[in-house]
Amino acid sequence: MASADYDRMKEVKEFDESKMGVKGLSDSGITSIPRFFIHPPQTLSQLKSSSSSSSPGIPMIDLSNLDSPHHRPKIVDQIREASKTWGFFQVINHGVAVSALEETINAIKSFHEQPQQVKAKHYVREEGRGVMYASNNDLYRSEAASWHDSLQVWMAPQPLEVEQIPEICRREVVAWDTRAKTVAESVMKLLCEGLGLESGKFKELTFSDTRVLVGHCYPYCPQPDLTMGIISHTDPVVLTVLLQNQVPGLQVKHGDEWVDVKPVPGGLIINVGDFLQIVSNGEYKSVQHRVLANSCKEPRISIVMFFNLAKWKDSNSYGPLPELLSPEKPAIYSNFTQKEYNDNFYSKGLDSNPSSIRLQYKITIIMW
Ligand SMILES: O=C(O)CCC(=O)C(=O)O
Ligand SMILES: [Fe+2]
Repeated sequence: MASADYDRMKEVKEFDESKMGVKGLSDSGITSIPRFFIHPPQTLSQLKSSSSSSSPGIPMIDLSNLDSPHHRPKIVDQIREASKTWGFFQVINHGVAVSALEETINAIKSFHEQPQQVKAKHYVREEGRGVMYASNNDLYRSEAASWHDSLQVWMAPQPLEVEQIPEICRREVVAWDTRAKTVAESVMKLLCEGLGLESGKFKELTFSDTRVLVGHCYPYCPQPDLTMGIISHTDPVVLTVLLQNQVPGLQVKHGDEWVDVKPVPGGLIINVGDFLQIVSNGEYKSVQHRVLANSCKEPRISIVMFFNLAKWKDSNSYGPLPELLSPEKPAIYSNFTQKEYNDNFYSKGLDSNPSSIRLQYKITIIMW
């Protein structure tokens, strides 16, 4: 991309230092996007070949009557099948009121819709704890920038001072953390049961104890065929719970097709992360997904809650759970330490740390 008359890094830096975000660019009324947002032809050509219209979409699972001995085994089966074949599913009747979902979306939207100078106070690039608002977490590492801004809040396990959360969405962010955790923990129990494990196994392994909330905003993009909302990646966590507004854009890879995840009022999307794929010995799949640049005037808002284990006991290594292995089902992944996991995850340019593209990573740890 380097050429005599184009200093990409200078433009990227100017954009970053302006703290205006993609939302600021979009609101300024530009009709063409800055060059550093333009993705390489191989990415752009794949946008065109998507044929998602014929697919029924990701499975929809009704969680009502979860504790009834008649319903529960059916729900366990549905979740297991969905996690094996799609790695993604949508849940309804999950116990969170539609009004609470709307409040959460509206609060994140209000954050992103504040005047630039108000949001600029929160604009930092420091991942791993506290609060970070920035455009493109991997701005300095990726090949091309993508059309989104994000507010990241590391809820746990490090104690978070609630005052750090921007006031405009503070109450809703704190409430969403509790609600999403309740849903994730009940889904984790079902996922355990689907593997024939004790339903409390994942909780015991602290799989919901690290929680990162990411409030993405995908503003209107004047040239959606030249860029992405978020590039294709898998989530390097145990489980993800995703709440989206009614603006489409999320796509999931299913076989060779990119399938649209159509917004469903009241629905919550759940997806299997890399870590769960490994501990389940490949039974559950961590699947590639991406977001198209938004061509609607209304911003697309999504609130992602990543769940991961709390503490990696120092010398411990993780791998497929021994309970799941047998001579017929030997381990397809080798165990790895935290350093190996992190090195593989964070060594690549990535799209939205803590979610990122890490195909490399799977290749390194698979023991063929
Ligand atoms: O915005 C979305 O719908 C997806 C975001 C995502 O995949 C991520 O943050 O990992
Ligand atoms: Fe993701």
